[in-house]
Amino acid sequence: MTDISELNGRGLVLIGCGRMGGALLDGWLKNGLRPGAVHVVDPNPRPDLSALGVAVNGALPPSPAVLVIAVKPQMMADVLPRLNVGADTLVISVAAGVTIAAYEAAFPGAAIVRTMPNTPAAIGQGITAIVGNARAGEGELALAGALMSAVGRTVRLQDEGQMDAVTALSGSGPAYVFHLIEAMAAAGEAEGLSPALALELARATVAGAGALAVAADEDPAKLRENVTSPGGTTAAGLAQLMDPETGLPPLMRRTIAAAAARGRELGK
Ligand SMILES: NC(=O)C1=CN([C@@H]2O[C@H](COP(=O)(O)OP(=O)(O)OC[C@H]3O[C@@H](n4cnc5c(N)ncnc54)[C@H](O)[C@@H]3O)[C@@H](O)[C@H]2O)C=CC1
Ligand SMILES: O=C(O)[C@@H]1CCC=N1
Repeated sequence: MTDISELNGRGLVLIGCGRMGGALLDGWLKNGLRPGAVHVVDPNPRPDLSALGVAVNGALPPSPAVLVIAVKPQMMADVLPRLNVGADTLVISVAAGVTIAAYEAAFPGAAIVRTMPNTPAAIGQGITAIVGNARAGEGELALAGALMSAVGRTVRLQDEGQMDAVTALSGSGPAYVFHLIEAMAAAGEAEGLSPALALELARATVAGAGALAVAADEDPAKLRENVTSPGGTTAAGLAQLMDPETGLPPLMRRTIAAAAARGRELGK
């Protein structure tokens, strides 16, 4: 099954409808999931859910087709023991760190798919990595892929061991890029631009460069070279940014290593 409208019969339960769960829900509803087929559990539900026709904090179907878990990893010990699934309910997690083994302990015998989306999902431009347990066959992985494709691209992992690195790169990555925008704008201000102009230039530059990186045939290194005139301004700037001791590569290495290490800690 790869059409999410086929879930309309047995339904989908979403545990946690915050930033990530909410973005997923919006994507599913846009892609053919009937609001009446969705049951949300959240102590602080988004105010628009009932008006959308989604069931909120009501009785749950005993055997939904899919149970999606989108609460904070720190909530799992409290949340998982309260949940029941049917023999053929597919359990999908978006949580950082929490391992397939932890879900297998909570839901013995269930097909589990662990995923890592990111917040551009809110505009259908996310990327989600997907890995399943032994019980998750091609059908379950395809269904999980269809659900996550509602908010962007998907990639499959062969090895759950890659998930902390993925989380550190693409899960957390939007925050690094937003901070790049902040840092570029602050530097522009320091060079005399108004805050509004500096932010407008920084935001449009990151958005345009990102779009070009996706659309162009050339790889990012070539695109960088295309901007860099010998002896020009970009070369002067890149000499700072590409410094092997103090530049972006060692900083990004530390950034992603720290995020991956935190993912491993959350999984303990
Ligand atoms: N925000 C992000 O960029 C990403 C988040 N994730 C993962 O998504 C999960 C959720 O993160 P966010 O959406 O950012 O957090 P959030 O705080 O926006 O949403 C969590 C939601 O869970 C609800 N909640 C709290 N206790 C609950 C309970 N006992 N039962 C049901 N719902 C409960 C909260 O009211 C809230 O609406 C986390 O596990 C995180 O690792 C994954 C990828 C990216
Ligand atoms: O910061 C976090 O733990 C979550 C996982 C990836 C993005 N946000």
